[in-house]
Amino acid sequence: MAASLWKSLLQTTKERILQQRRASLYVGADGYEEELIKKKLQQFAGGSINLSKVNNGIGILTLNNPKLMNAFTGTMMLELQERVTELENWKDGKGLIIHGAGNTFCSGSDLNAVKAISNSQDGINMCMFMQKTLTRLMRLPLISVALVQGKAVGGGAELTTACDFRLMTPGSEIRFVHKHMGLVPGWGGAARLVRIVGSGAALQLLSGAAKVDPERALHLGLSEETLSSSDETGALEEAQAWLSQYTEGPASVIRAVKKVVTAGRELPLEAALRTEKDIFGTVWGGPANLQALVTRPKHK
Ligand SMILES: CCCC(=O)SCCNC(=O)CCNC(=O)[C@H](O)C(C)(C)COP(=O)(O)OP(=O)(O)OC[C@H]1O[C@@H](n2cnc3c(N)ncnc32)[C@H](O)[C@@H]1OP(=O)(O)O
Repeated sequence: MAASLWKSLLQTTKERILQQRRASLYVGADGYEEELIKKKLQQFAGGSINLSKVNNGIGILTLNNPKLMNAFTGTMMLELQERVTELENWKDGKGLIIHGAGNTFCSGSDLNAVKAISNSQDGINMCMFMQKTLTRLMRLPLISVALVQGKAVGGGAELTTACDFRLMTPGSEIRFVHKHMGLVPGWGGAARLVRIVGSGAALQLLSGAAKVDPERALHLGLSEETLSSSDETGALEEAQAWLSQYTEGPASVIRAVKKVVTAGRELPLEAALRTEKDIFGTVWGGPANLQALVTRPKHK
């Protein structure tokens, strides 16, 4: 009886949390027509977004369009949405690394596609589509890292801000070039950047369109660490080792940690406290908690 009550409470809470995570940022009332923009994006093909799930609970998401410095074609935007759905359903996942193929991160949206959809309605629909996908990415119950090798430019710089952490390799750069394109960020990058570095620094980075090297990124709190490797494989291994220090432990607990932080980051205090209580309820008396009560570890 107690076990079935516990199971049903857990299920309800899980569904509520999942619902909150999927809560729609834009809906029809906002003029958002997802099917319409998906059809448009389908016309700009090329590249891919690949996901591999390593058995230590870390997923590796690869932006794969190296001929165009991993610029996002329309089909890559659609594939990113599919991969995010896959990650939402990956119950054993604990961490995620996003990186680009060919030792560079991403040069934003594919300028060929941008040119073809330069009317304002298409632009706004693409912007809403990417904001929705990146918001879901940011809210995944996985600790996420953008591994910046080479260049993260325009939308690529915005994508790094949808991750919990950024690691940079020597010689890499993050650059919000939007001003030089007569634009501002539209994939949610400005809103997230302000929350990461503060409004003053965000204003400088966006209005100056300056190259942010690893040293400046560290100083601003935009990057956590400069890795020692600048080669593709070495940097990926280093990033995995760095992330492992935070993903060590049972998936249920690591995922709960990310969820309470997401709630604290996004919700007003009282709503965050309620969510924290709900998430606490999913781990209290759970297997990891019961095990710890038996072994009574000393936290010296
Ligand atoms: C809301 C979203 C806003 C946006 O994302 S707007 C797009 C912002 N991105 C850009 O403007 C990037 C433009 N590209 C550049 O500045 C430079 O290519 C970049 C990224 C600094 C790399 O410079 P380099 O290392 O010297 O390499 P490169 O210029 O020779 O580039 C290699 C090939 O890739 C192409 N490429 C790079 N970024 C692209 C893009 N975003 N869309 C379409 N093609 C792009 C570039 O044209 C070149 O192709 P090709 O070899 O000349 O045929």
